Amino acid sequence: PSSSLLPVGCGRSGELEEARDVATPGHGSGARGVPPGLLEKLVYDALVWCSLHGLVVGDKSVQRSGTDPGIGLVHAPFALLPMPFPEGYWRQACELAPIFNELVDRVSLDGKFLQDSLSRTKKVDAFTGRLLDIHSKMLEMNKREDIRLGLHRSDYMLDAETNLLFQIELNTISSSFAGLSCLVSELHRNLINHYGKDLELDSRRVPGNTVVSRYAEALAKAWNEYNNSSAVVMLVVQTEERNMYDQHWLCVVLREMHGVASIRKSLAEIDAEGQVLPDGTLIVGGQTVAVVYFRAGYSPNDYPSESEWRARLLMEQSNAIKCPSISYHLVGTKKIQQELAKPNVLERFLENENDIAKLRKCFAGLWSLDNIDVVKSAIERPELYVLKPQREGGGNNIYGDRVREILIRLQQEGSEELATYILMQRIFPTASCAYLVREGICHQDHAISELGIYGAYLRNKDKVIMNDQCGYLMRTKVSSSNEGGVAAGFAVLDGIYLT
Ligand SMILES: N[C@H](CCC(=O)N[C@@H](CS)C(=O)NCCC(=O)O)C(=O)O
Ligand SMILES: [Mg+2]
Repeated sequence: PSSSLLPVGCGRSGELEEARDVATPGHGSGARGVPPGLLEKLVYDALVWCSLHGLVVGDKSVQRSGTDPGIGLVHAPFALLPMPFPEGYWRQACELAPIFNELVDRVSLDGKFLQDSLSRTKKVDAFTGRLLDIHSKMLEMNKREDIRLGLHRSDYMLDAETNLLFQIELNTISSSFAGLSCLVSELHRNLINHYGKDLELDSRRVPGNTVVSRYAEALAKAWNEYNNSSAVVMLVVQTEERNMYDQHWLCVVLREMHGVASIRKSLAEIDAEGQVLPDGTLIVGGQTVAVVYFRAGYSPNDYPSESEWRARLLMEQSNAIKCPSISYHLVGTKKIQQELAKPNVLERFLENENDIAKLRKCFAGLWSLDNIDVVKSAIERPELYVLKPQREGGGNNIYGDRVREILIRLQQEGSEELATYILMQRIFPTASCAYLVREGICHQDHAISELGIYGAYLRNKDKVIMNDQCGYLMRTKVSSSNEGGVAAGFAVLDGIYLT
């Protein structure tokens, strides 16, 4: 049998049919087929563990849970046991992180490539157009970002048909869950330490997850390069943020381990309280800002008025270290992902043939809608494609028949709107049985997973201070659901069990 788990007979969510023990390699009794008596104990202990260790989010049914800490906490949605994942692919994904980090930095320096690649999108996608306007202003000002900090997460799926690992996307802004993902790995190790014998699991197969401390280290090192001991790290946050504890974990580690203070401001507050001094220093609410760390600003919803755009421009014009800079932000768009997948494009940015080959190996099919053959094929077989607008934050991608409808409409209209989308080959990972725990209830489901590998890159002029793989995020969702996304409410936080 393949190293991935043989799916145990899974009841529909909410039903806990008598689980049959299925012996599988590396998993003894088949961790996914947990005997009911044991299951209740695992779920109970896991829920207690979450509550005691801050694996929590704001409860959307409690009004103040997104603004006032300590109010309306509920455990983050999680998978009860870690998803089996073949070690070879794990290593491959980890190896790619520093190469993608370097690629982002190189592409970010090619202002013409960014403007040209996104020029047609600009005409029909106002949000991307506003980002490009800010980028243009920086080019006109000949603005240089000597110190550059990238906190990225590259997301992958393991395609069952080809047994290849494919990149789904590269996030260069607001890569969430550095805090909570570490806690999920600890939860799984804790459960397996206590129940591993019954489950026939070995907690040493759960890789350590260090991303929260590595990300805090990267922020602290960037703060250090700015070299002003009274300056702070400023998080740009949404006014309502139910994922605030994931952010607070980072800030607490930053303060406790590195003695660096942080403040939280919305874009509107930065517009009201911010100014840039003649020497480029960014002052917000009387505080000098060394590093701007965006946990908002990636979606049109974050810019309800001109005030928020003024704030974005103000920060970009300053000498604060932006994470991400407007250039890094644009490199992470899906349109750029598609352009980089074209033949001979990577060679413009990287020299090492082996690195280029490693990147290409994980590129799924990516096309612009100019490619009429692919559009035709997507109209015939929409289930094999995903139609993606230039949007971040989850819940924006288009699947199935809607792909066909939109492509036919756009073709008939022959509108420029074609340029707001890219088409991507849809990846089908193997479904396996998982126990998904949401709001205290455990559901046994067929589920598929998406592996995110975090990367941190810090550079000051030609000195690369950090370029590492920092840890991982596993997100698992019921295989029937198209969209992923934990914040968007489809996926749960999971971990990995190396097989
Ligand atoms: N509320 C904001 C959420 C920020 C956000 O949506 N980030 C995107 C990349 S842009 C992301 O990482 N999505 C994967 C996590 C998921 O599945 O929800 C925050 O936490 O700061
Ligand atoms: Mg994303």
